[in-house]
Amino acid sequence: MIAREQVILSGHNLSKSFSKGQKQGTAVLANINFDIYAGDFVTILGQSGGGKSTLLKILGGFLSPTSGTISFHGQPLKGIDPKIGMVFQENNLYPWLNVEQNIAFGFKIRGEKLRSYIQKVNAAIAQVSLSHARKLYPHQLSGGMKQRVAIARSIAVQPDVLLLDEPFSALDIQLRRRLQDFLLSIWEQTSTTMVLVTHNIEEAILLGQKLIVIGGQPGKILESIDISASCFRHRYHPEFIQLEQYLEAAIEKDITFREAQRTARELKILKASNN
Ligand SMILES: Nc1ncnc2c1ncn2[C@@H]1O[C@H](COP(=O)(O)OP(=O)(O)OP(=O)(O)O)[C@@H](O)[C@H]1O
Repeated sequence: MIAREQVILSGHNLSKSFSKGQKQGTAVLANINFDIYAGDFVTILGQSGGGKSTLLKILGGFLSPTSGTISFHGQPLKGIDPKIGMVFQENNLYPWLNVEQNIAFGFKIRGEKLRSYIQKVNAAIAQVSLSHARKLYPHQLSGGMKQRVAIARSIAVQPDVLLLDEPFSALDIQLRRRLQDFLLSIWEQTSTTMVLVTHNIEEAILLGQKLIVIGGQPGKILESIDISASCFRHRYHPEFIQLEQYLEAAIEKDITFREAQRTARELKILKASNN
């Protein structure tokens, strides 16, 4: 396992609200604090709509927090940084480019010469085991192959941190498991810091060394768990199963809490309109 050296990415008192026209919108995230160490594999777990993607977009510099700061290598993050890569749920490949052109795209738009990046592109294609498919276009690839190309495109530029937003959620269970193993092998080979968002409890425990659970409304960190070495990557280990059950209960409690909150708000609306 990669040694933990230094904090690479951290969030301090992050909050996010989306404004609705002139009005202040509903708060999606509040008071989020965390440190991610270089080489870590962190998973962020939470219910659908709980603010996970919003948090990941803030970490990637795609969205600004309403308050709070992100530090990257100890400096405030002020927007998109080429050293932070992102893989989205939909692979976002360019349909008119083949596999190797898609992977080379980032270098090309930066005006780099082919000879300066071709080795990195070839290495990324080999890492995702797609050498045989390098001339194929996205419509000729399976769902799993497309996600591998999206991951290759992100790792080719050798980011320090790779953010992954539910990258396997559209895939069937067998393929999802194969790609989970494949992502772990890339993490082991490259020592890239990985932050993966998922609402799948098993995936969160299986991939993460550290697991952050987001819940509540607005979303806060409910739990920050170090996965113990004994059940690390062992799907059928009793500790793994216990943790899975614990997290199911915690998330279920969060859903119940949020439903109760919603009902309370609705009652208030009814009361207000009755007056
Ligand atoms: N650009 C936006 N403008 C307004 N509201 C937004 C915007 N992006 C997200 N939201 C709202 O923020 C909340 C959290 O959304 P987010 O996508 O972060 O949740 P999530 O936990 O990633 O959900 P899922 O697992 O379903 O993708 C939702 O209520 C969503 O409607």
